[in-house]
Amino acid sequence: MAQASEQVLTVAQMRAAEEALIAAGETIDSLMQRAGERAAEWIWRIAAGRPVTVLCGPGNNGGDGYVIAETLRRRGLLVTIVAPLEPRTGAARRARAAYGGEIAARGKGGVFVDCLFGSGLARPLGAELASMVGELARTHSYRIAIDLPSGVASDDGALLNEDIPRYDVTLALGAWKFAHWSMPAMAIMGQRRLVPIGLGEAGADARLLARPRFAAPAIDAHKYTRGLVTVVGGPISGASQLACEGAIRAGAGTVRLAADKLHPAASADIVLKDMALPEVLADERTGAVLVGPGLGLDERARARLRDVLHAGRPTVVDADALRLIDPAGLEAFSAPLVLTPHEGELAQLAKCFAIEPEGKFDRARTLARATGAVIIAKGPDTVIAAPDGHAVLAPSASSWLAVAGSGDVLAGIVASRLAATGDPLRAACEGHWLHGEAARRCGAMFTASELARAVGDAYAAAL
Ligand SMILES: NC(=O)C1=CN([C@@H]2O[C@H](COP(=O)(O)OP(=O)(O)OC[C@H]3O[C@@H](n4cnc5c(N)ncnc54)[C@H](OP(=O)(O)O)[C@@H]3O)[C@@H](O)[C@H]2O)[C@@H](O)CC1
Ligand SMILES: Nc1ncnc2c1ncn2[C@@H]1O[C@H](COP(=O)(O)OP(=O)(O)O)[C@@H](O)[C@H]1O
Ligand SMILES: [K+]
Repeated sequence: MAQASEQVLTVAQMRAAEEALIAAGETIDSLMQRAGERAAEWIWRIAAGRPVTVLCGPGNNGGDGYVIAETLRRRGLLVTIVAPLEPRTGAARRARAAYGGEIAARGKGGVFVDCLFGSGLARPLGAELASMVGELARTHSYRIAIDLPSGVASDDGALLNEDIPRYDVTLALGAWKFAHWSMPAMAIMGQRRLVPIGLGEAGADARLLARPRFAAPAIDAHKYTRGLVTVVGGPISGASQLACEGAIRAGAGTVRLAADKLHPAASADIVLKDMALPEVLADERTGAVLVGPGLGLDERARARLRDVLHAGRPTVVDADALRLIDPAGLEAFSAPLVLTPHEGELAQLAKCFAIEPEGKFDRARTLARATGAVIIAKGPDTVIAAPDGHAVLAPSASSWLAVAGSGDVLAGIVASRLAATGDPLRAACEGHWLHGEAARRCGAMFTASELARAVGDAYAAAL
């Protein structure tokens, strides 16, 4: 079960969680006090004596702002509140009444704390408010958003206004919201930190990716019990080579390449199987098959994909094969399945499988249901969605991953985890984590081959 700190909530789920706390004896005021004081603790450290300007809105996000301002003022900071709208909720009014400091028309520089709107934002900011936020952001040297930057839609991370400033830090109150881990909003939030307020498990079906725990092979392990991966090759042998290199370092004991020949740079660890594909796939020890990297889009590619689906082994479908797969091809397929589309492939799959929702999260989740596959919808805001509705938000560790071939490496890693575990959701999560950790270890400017070589160290780090 997900830890409460890993759950990602919609606004409706957040409200329900808040109501559960209230039913257990809390009040909105006590929650606001706690949220505000704990956020103020962060701001105190960040401000390091600089003046603080808090922009307060009409709702409870504004209420948090009054609590923050009063807490910092009592600790001796120079605090100014800018309040273009009067508080409208009871808790916000009471928080304002308890504030004993200055309310002014503009800030004094230093740290800007945005408490204009949080999860209750219902529409774009009017021009006056938007320009006030922009002006405060420009005239302060450090910018902190409380719960969410004003102008961000909590449930999907859309930016409702055009010129929302970039923040240095965003403090999520109580629980993560979807916007904290979705593009484009996450790109303007700076560092994100969770401020706990005592919210328990809220029955969320989305959570953040957690660090996996691997184990050394069992004492009686052999190369096949650790997992046998078959990578189905095609005309672009470099792509399947990269997938094999990822796979061999991600836990599987044996990696085979079903192709006519090896790539010239292939390592000796990759076992070439150059007989007919159905014959290779007939090996009962096969733990996972990867099809797609370097496959091509021609008739032969179609035939090889058909062979793979006909074999009915646990399968990862990536790259070219995502362009060839369709509902008819999956009709008789019942083994564990993982699809790894990037943005463009996801859009094409949505069309092919008549998936209506357009947002990345809903699209991935609906596609998972429709195909019975675990979907890894890739990108900086990767979403992993399972057919039962569970989803994992898995932001990529490094934008240096935007390099040709890094997806092939991921596909190989995921196939390796699928062969090792037999569980497609677990394989997707562990594989994505290994990929991100390998990227982190590579630092800046790496190639896909270098990424694949770092997977072993990433694996060792989670033993
Ligand atoms: N959940 C919890 O456990 C806890 C939550 N907490 C805090 O509460 C925050 C959510 O509070 P909230 O629901 O009051 O919403 P919030 O974002 O302050 O604004 C709503 C107000 O703004 C108005 N409004 C909206 N859009 C507008 C626009 N474009 N332009 C102008 N007005 C606009 C809207 O009015 P209306 O849409 O009705 O016209 C309404 O009056 C959450 O982010 C967190 O900070 C914590 O205190 C601790 C516990
Ligand atoms: N800007 C980015 N930030 C983080 N991760 C990224 C970024 N761009 C790409 N990635 C990751 O790198 C991989 C690229 O996969 P893909 O687009 O299939 O590449 P290719 O087909 O060239 O191998 C995915 O895992 C994706 O999530
Ligand atoms: K805010």
